[in-house]
This record gives sequence, C-alpha cells and structure tokens, in this order.
Amino acid sequence: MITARSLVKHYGDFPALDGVTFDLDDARILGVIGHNGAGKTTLLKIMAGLIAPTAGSLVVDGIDVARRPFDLKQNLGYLPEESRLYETMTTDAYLAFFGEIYGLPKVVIRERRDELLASLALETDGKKIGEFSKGMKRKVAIARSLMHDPGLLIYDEPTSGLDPMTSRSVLDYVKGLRDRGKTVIFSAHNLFQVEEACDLVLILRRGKVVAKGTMPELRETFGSITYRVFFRIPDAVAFATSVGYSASDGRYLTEAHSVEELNRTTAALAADGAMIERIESRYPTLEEMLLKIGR
Ligand SMILES: Nc1ncnc2c1ncn2[C@@H]1O[C@H](COP(=O)(O)OP(=O)(O)OP(=O)(O)O)[C@@H](O)[C@H]1O
Repeated sequence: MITARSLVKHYGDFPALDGVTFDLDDARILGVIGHNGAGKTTLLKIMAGLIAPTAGSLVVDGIDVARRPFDLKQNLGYLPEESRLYETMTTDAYLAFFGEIYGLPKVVIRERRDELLASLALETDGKKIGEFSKGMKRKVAIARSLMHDPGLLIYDEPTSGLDPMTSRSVLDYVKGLRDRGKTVIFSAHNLFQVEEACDLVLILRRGKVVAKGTMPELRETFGSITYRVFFRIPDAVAFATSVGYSASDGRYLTEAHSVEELNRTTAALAADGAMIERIESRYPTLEEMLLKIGR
C-alpha cells in the first residue's frame, strides 16, 4: 500500500510538484500522465527515494521513505527514463553483477536471470549490451530492475522509443507483473497504453493532480459522451436539414453531446426524410481528456 500526502518538490523557487496526494493498493498498475514538464519524472524519483520531497510524506508498505530510503530500495525496482547500461558487458555478466550487489546466492542469480531472459523474450546470443537495439537495451534494464524480485516497480516511460511490437511485449510483461502481485507505477506519453494497462490513472498538470481514478471514474469526471448518428438519405442532392452533418463515401454522420441533443437531432433527421442506421456512443479517450485539461 502506498500513501502519498501533499508531496511538494521545489527546484529553487520553482514548484515542480505542488501537493500531490494519492493512495495505491498492492498489485495495481498506476499510470502517471501529463504534458511535458507536468512533474511525472519528479514524482517517480521521489517515489523511488532518489530525491527528497521539499514537503509532504510518502509511506510505502509502512516504510516512511524519507526516514528509511534504504528499506524502500530493498523492495524496489526502478527504471529511469534513460538507463545507462554497462555497454561492454554481456547481459549475463551484467545481470549477475546486479544480483551480486543485492547479495543473491549464485544459484538464485542464474535461475532468475534465465527466467527473466526467457519471459522477456530476450535473445542475447552472447553479444555485448552496446551491440543491442534500443528495445533490447530497454528489456535488459527491465530485467535488471527485477533481479532482486522486488514488490514495487517504478518505470519512467518504459516503452518510449520502442517499436509497436516491442512496446506490446513490454506492456504485456508489465501486466503480467501485476498479475503476479507486484505493484507497478509507470509514466507514459502513449495514452492508449495507459488506458489499456492501468488500474488507476493520475493526471498531473503543472505539478498538481488534476484528476485521478480508474478509467470509468475519469470518464465520469470528464463526462461528455458523444453520440454518433449514422444515417442514410434517399436523395443527397435534395436533402436539406437544420442538423449539421458530414458525408464521406456515401456515409452520413452527425454528432450529439447529450441525450436531449440526440433526441432533437434524430427527430429533425426523421422529419427531413433521413433513415437512421445506427447510433454509437463514445466516451472521451485519455488523449481527449489531456487536451481538454490543457498545459
Ligand atoms: N533538476 C532540476 N532542476 C530544475 N528544474 C527541474 C529539474 N528537474 C525537473 N525540473 C523542472 O521541473 C518540471 C517538471 O519536470 P519533470 O521532468 O518532472 O516533468 P515530466 O512530466 O517528467 O516531463 P517530460 O514528459 O518532458 O519527461 C519541469 O518544468 C522541469 O524543467
């Protein structure tokens, strides 16, 4: 369980985080989103005990992070936005090195390394890390974050710069971690991925939380279902209606933003001789919510 209360971080006079409060249960994925400079990395670094908040408190599984950062790190895997790896090492040597830092017995290091390489589908062919593609390097960094089998994972843009297939496999892997009882907090600019993978979403704007909740809760907050009405008309040339609509490839479409507007629209279309084919309702996507929030 994570309890963050009124977290503030100032860089000089600048408030990069300005009173961030949230709770997160175990075995959940929290997505942290926001425009560039909203404070995502700052929040993740505080969560990972890498920088201290200027004010506020953060308690992870009963550990007060400001007082016992070392205890937090025992159970934490952190993936920075850009991870520097030891490029001249092979993956085997690299992961073994980190396993040793965590004091794991050799047999455990071997087992865990093999398991991680297999589950991340990372075929290294004994190459040095410097010879890997970006996606492979990201997977090595993810494997490193898991060598000591931590319960909490903090990943800063884990799929940034990866091709769609590699992104997909990393995202599926992250979901699998949650299903095995781990708690994952990740930031991302790919909002579709956040929408798909996260149990909870935290939206930051200029260091403040502007919304948080499950996707259904956020949809409630940002309201506005859009109804899309598809219709046919017998004679396109003669068709005249007070309802604005668009047409392409012989399909006619108009939108309404409330049930009342929908009723008015469908009545007007019917009166003008249009035949309604179907009505779809659509909730705003995370991307639309962010656009609505603005910078
Ligand atoms: N070490 C620092 N010193 C001074 N200002 C900083 C420092 N780190 C971050 N900032 C500022 O704090 C604000 C938040 O930065 P942060 O990196 O947390 O944002 P972000 O949401 O992760 O952005 P991005 O999506 O671009 O990665 C920005 O205005 C940034 O310029």
